[in-house]
Amino acid sequence: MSLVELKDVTVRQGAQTVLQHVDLSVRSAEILTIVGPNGSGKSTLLRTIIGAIRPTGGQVVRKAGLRIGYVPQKLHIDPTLPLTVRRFLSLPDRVSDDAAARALSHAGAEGVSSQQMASLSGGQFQRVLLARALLSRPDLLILDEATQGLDQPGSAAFYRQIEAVRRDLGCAVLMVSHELHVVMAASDRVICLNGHVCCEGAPEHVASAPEYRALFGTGTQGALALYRHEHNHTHDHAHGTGHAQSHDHKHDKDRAAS
Ligand SMILES: Nc1ncnc2c1ncn2[C@@H]1O[C@H](COP(=O)(O)OP(=O)(O)OP(=O)(O)O)[C@@H](O)[C@H]1O
Repeated sequence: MSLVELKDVTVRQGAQTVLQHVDLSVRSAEILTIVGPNGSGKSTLLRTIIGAIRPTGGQVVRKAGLRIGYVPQKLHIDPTLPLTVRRFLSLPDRVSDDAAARALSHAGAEGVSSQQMASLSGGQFQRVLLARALLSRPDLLILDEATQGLDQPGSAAFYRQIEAVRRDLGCAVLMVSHELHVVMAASDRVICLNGHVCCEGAPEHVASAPEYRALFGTGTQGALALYRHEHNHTHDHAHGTGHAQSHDHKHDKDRAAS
């Protein structure tokens, strides 16, 4: 059974239609990655799933009693504020030493409990955010660009940790990343979003696409090629026009970047 299901979801923000007719489900224990260009609605989609945004149209169905853990893109903490990792994990709700230690261990951040938040490396900091998200024992872990600011080996190590979390705790993972080549190995499914679901499929389908090979060969340009991959339909780049898109979504189902 799906943990979360979006049925024909549309979200408007002011005059702009950010998401149109999005159908999506997150299955139990899967790792699902959302990729898409800047402004394609990835964060809006996550916020809609969490319940922070109410859709303008369509439905979001969450499994009864679903527990969601959220790892934000980044969190600014005043570097002059004395705050240990242990205290941070007890904000806003106090947790036991045992629960804090367990969460840090699952997140691969053992031994940092007494350190100041301001003294952590980027990778350690993200692991502490991950540990905090795990405190609620989530069925679904949601990460929004959680590796922003980490170098590639740091990102790869973080995603390996995410796989370990899924293996150890059995939670599903939904994440947004720009680093398709890094998250690929860790994902069961990839969805390309550009205001609507452009295409979706297993990562190996995406990996076999010429655009993906271009990604390895040409770095950022390759990544852009992937995000801007051609379809036999046109995108409504102005999302705010309110015009319905005329293409058929079905042709892209289960077919990766093409
Ligand atoms: N609260 C808001 N009010 C008005 N417009 C918004 C709001 N939130 C998002 N938008 C607009 O919706 C569009 C999609 O934003 P969103 O942050 O979801 O995209 P994204 O894919 O996560 O982008 P990025 O990759 O740059 O993080 C953007 O054009 C943004 O300006």
